[in-house]
Amino acid sequence: MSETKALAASEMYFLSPFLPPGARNPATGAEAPRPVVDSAKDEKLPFVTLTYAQSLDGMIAFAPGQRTTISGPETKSMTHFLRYQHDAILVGVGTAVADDPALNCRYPGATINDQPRPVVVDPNLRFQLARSQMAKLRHEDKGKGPWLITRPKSLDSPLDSNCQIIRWTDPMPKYTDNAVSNDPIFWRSILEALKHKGINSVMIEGGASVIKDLLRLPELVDSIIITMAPTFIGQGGVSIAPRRPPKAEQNVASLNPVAYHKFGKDMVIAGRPYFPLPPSMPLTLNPKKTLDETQEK
Ligand SMILES: NC(=O)C1=CN([C@@H]2O[C@H](COP(=O)(O)OP(=O)(O)OC[C@H]3O[C@@H](n4cnc5c(N)ncnc54)[C@H](O)[C@@H]3O)[C@@H](O)[C@H]2O)C=CC1
Ligand SMILES: Nc1nc(O)c(N)c(N[C@@H]2O[C@H](COP(=O)(O)O)[C@@H](O)[C@H]2O)n1
Repeated sequence: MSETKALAASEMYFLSPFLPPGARNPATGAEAPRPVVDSAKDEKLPFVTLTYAQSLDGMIAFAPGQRTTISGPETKSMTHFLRYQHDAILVGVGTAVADDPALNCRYPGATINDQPRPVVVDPNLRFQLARSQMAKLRHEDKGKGPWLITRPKSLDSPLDSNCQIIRWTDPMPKYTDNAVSNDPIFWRSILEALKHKGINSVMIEGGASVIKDLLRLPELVDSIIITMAPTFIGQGGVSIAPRRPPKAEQNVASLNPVAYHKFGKDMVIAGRPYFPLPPSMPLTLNPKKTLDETQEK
């Protein structure tokens, strides 16, 4: 039996205002209706969907670094429908190491041509790509070769020919090559680099640190689709609550417009990010000069 089921028409209709341009019904090829008011889009950026599954107490995993099933089978089908609609799926290296995810599309009828590109933000090359599920699926033609976004660092072993490294060079490097650095890579630069490589839509699935960052960067996110599972994980779980600036008197972020739909026992909330705080300062210094790519065979 298939791991996922085709969505009902009502479920696709609910999601359609929050999908990237050109989204289609996988069964019929019909294009999803576009919202009346579309977002004014920076042409250098891909369409960005932030999506994750959380408990009622706002946790996305039972404990740090622990793969945790939160959502039910119906929302799993929704996740694979969303994967079908995007050119890439991005996660942080914390998720790649903890979950060893497949990050492919297992929607009924999806072929290799429908697969999104897996992308891992891995600045210090922690992820053991060669032994990963993603590499295995690529060899079986069930997924595309992943791309890693990293700082300059020599590779311990050569990469598979269908995998790529997108290198980030700090504008003002504090460290020598191969030193571990925990400084952030600018999100705008990451997204611009993906767009430059032909990625027009990216679904960002987590983990916690990635979600917390992006909830503070409204100008970069087009849609947020959250699965709420009817469960409480409790203290010690991994929270996605974003940092609030000191003395802030407003919420960090809201969704407006917003829509709700029940999938099995889960509730899905979908919306466009609406941020009452002024948008964060532009984070690009000169991305064209700071990101370059090399294909390693
Ligand atoms: N319930 C859900 O929907 C999901 C749950 N998870 C869970 O989340 C947990 C992992 O979360 P985290 O540990 O927070 O890891 P993460 O996946 O957010 O990765 C964080 C790491 O990625 C790198 N990184 C991310 N953004 C960066 C940037 N802008 N610049 C430089 N480096 C950057 C850094 O090395 C950072 O330490 C796991 O337990 C996983 O199972 C992950 C995805 C979805
Ligand atoms: N939708 C959803 N529900 C959950 O309960 C989850 N834990 C996640 N996690 C995300 O899905 C990735 C796993 O993907 P594969 O099934 O291995 O392709 C995981 O890494 C998280 O990004 N999502």
